[in-house]
Amino acid sequence: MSLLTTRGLSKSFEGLQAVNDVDFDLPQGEVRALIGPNGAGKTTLVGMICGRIPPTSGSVSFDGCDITTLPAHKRIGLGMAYTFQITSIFAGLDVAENVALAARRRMSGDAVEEAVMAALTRVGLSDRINQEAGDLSYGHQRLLEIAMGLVQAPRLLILDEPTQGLAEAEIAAFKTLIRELSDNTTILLIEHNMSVVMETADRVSVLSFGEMLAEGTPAEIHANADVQAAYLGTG
Ligand SMILES: Nc1ncnc2c1ncn2[C@@H]1O[C@H](COP(=O)(O)OP(=O)(O)OP(=O)(O)O)[C@@H](O)[C@H]1O
Repeated sequence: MSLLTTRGLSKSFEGLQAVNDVDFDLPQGEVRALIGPNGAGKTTLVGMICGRIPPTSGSVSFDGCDITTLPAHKRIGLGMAYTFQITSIFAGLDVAENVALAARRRMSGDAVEEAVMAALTRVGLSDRINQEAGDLSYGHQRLLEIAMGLVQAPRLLILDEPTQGLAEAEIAAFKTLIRELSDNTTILLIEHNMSVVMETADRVSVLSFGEMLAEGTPAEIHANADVQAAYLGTG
C-alpha cells in the first residue's frame, strides 16, 4: 500500500506553473529519489507534501488519510519528518540540545536523552554533542538536521539535497546511513548527486517543468532518453 499519494497536485506562483497535475505514489518501505533539472519543481512538490506550501489544486494523502489541508505540524505528528535546503538548526544551542528540541515533539523525560544519543550516533555526530551547532561545518549541520528528523522516528523521512556541501567521505557515510534507515523508514530524497541516487534509491521519479516525466529503477532512469534530454535541455 502507498504510504504517500498525490493526485492532480498543482501549484502556480503568479502564473508560473511550478508543479502541474502530479500523481505520485510512494509505497511503504521504499527509498525514492526525486530528481530533475534546476527549477523543475522538486522543492515545491515536497513543500506541498509537508504542508509548507498550499497547493493550487489536487490532493495529498498519507497512510490513506486526506491531509491536503492539514497544517505542517500536524503532519509531523502523523509521522512525517523533513529537512530542507535551508538549515533549520538553532546555531546558539549545542548539538544535543538541537536534537532534544526535535525529540520533545513526540516524547518526554529520560526517553529524550536516549533517543538523542541514538540519533546522533546513527549520523556519526556522537562525539560532538556539546559543540555549538553554529560552529559545525556545513556538512555536519546537514547531518545534524537528519538526526533531528530521525529522532522523531518518522514513518516518512523527506530529505531535500542532504549531500549538498558534504565531503566525499561524508557522502559515502550518508549512503550507508540511508541503506540502514531504509529497513524501517520510507524515504523520499531530493538529490542531485547521481552516485547517491544510483546507490541508495529503490526507484527514481523525475520531474521536468513541473510534470512527472518518468519513473523507474535507477538503471531504467539512467538509460531513459527523455530524462537525458530534459537534463541537456536545461543545462
Ligand atoms: N515562492 C515562490 N514564488 C514564485 N516562484 C517560485 C516560488 N518558489 C518556487 N518558484 C518557482 O517555481 C519553479 C520551481 O521551483 P522549485 O524550487 O520547486 O524547483 P526545484 O526543482 O526544487 O529546483 P532546484 O533544484 O534548483 O532546487 C521555479 O521556476 C521557481 O523559480
